[in-house]
Amino acid sequence: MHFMQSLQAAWTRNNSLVCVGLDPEPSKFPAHLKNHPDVVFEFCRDIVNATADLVCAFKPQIAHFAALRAEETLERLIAHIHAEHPGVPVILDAKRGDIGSTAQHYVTEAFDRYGADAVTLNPYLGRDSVQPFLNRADKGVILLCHTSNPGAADLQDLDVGGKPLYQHVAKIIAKDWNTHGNCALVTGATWPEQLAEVRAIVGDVPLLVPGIGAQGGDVEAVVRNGRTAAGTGLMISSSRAILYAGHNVDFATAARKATQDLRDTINRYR
Ligand SMILES: O=c1ccn([C@@H]2O[C@H](COP(=O)(O)O)[C@@H](O)[C@H]2O)c(=O)[nH]1
Repeated sequence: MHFMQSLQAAWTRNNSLVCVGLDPEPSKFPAHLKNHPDVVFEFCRDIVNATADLVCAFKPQIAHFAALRAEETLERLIAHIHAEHPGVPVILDAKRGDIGSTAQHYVTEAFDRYGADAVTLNPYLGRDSVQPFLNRADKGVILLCHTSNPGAADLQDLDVGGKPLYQHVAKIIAKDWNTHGNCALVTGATWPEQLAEVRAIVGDVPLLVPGIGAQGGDVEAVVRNGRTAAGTGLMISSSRAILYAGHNVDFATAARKATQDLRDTINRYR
């Protein structure tokens, strides 16, 4: 199914705008798992199984797997999500961006090797670097617009002809690059005013919003500033606050409760 259709269906089916980020950090795993040979898979699988009916998407961050030499684990994890929780889209958070000939290999990596439904990209190299991804009309192309980190302002807020750069990025992507309707934007929860400005520019284009939970973004401000008229349009992502909500054998139950609490808080403001 097309990424945008899967996302719409998951928003409705699970009544949820929550995206659970899968950022494994073995030093934070519960003690009883530590000597298991397939610990990264087991930990992420249990989180996925405990939360799949509460989310609109999962977002594995590729560096967390690559740093552990666990790319094959990431392949199996995404295959597991598709097999056991069909219809829940998987966003590969890879923030790729390169000249077109290399970008084509990143397309193959994200969609054919890993089987992701969408991928995050850096738009800084321009349209030709993104075109190979845009051509896969069934896949989501999620471009950095205004990121959640403090240094986002260094370049993304620079004045370009009377408007900050991120507003140009939002407009160009929504109006010019989104010919197949498969684009979305990353806008950090830690910048709620900018989130409202991006929403005003892009209409109903979906926004991936990291930065709540461990980074301290305000859920109410995110929902009020970022939702569409239909009360959707957001993938509000949380990783550490969900993955490491519990520290014992009941870590998956604790993750489920943290996800449910986040979903309920979000839904109060939709
Ligand atoms: O602007 C951005 C873009 C991506 N991220 C990623 O999201 C998660 C956030 O993790 P938390 O534990 O919920 O803080 C992480 O994978 C980042 O690489 C982001 O934070 N901000």
